[in-house]
Amino acid sequence: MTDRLVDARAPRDLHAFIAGLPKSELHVHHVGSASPRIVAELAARHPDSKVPTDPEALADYFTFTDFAHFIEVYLSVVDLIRTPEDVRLLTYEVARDLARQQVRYAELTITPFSSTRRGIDEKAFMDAIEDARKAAEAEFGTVLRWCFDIPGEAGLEAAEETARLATDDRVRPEGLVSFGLGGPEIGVPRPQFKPFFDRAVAAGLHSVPHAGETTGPETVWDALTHLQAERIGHGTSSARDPKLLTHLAEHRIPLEVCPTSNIATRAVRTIDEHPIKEFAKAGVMVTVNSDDPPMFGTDLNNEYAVAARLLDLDERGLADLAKNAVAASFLDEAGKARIAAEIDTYTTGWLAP
Ligand SMILES: O=C(O)c1cccc(C(=O)CC[C@H]2O[C@@H](n3cnc4c(=O)[nH]cnc43)[C@H](O)[C@@H]2O)c1
Ligand SMILES: [Zn+2]
Repeated sequence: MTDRLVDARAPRDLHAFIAGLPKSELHVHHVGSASPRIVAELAARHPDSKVPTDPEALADYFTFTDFAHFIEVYLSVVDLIRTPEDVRLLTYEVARDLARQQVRYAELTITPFSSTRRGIDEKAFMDAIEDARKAAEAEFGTVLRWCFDIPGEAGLEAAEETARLATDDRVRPEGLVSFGLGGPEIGVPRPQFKPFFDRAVAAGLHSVPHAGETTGPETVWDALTHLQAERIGHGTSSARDPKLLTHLAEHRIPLEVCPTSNIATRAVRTIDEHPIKEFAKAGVMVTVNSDDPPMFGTDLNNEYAVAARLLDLDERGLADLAKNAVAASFLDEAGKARIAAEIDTYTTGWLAP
């Protein structure tokens, strides 16, 4: 991880508390989680790639002029994933990085279309992520689940392929829990994806589209109205619509807030202008997430430190934030109760005299 966006302003004790706090990640992308170590290993396998491997050059490469530039760079890292063994390595190593931060549960957003269109066999792809998921749970104790997302800008062909891979019993992986929509929002209207979300929801998947990251609150309304959204990826622009905030609060629709990501892609100008406080004040259920951590020079611990400062949270407030993520997750009830109890035990122990 680079340190260019790291929030060092939380008190030292709070950083230590966050580091040990059992956490859950609800919004983190598979390829976007490739650390410099993983990128270097993949680039060594595929030396023709233009992605730099030296950490300093990589930090420069991961500095974005705008959201479109971010997607361009993101796709160059996607091009490093060429074989099922690359997929397995990436998934397993991402789980290792999550476990190091005491992440007990993560819903990893995967874009299978990007891999199948680049020639990776769909069955081998599913076997690779499932093999890594089982190994990660056994070896690191981190439970992984999948969200398959449509790369919206790639159009209806991508939507059809993603819906097929997510709903066909012969290929869909056991760990799949939800269906999403990512990529740029400008020029990619959400309602066109309704039939695909209808199919996914009918097949038992939860709906978690990105919305309101780079466009206005109308995109969030579209995600709720047309895509049956149960959580919103980002939802940043919701702050501009008081009726929408009331709706999100009343219907307990959580926002997957990713503060540092919004600064890195220039969706929000400065961290102090981030609307997370307005969400919390309006009673919206806030979860904090890292999105594409190495690309944005952050990790989940840092996002909790950022949230602690913006929301003025102490240890109990941070524990509540971690419990929000558990409650908003798609883990089974027994798993939720286990992590929530672990958060309570940890917090009580930390605060004991
Ligand atoms: O894979 C392709 O061939 C392809 C063709 C056209 C367009 C695309 C995409 O737009 C892929 C975008 C990809 O970006 C992922 N992502 C990661 N972080 C974010 C985020 O903060 N907001 C939105 N999308 C994000 C997402 O999972 C898409 O798969 C691909
Ligand atoms: Zn995202």
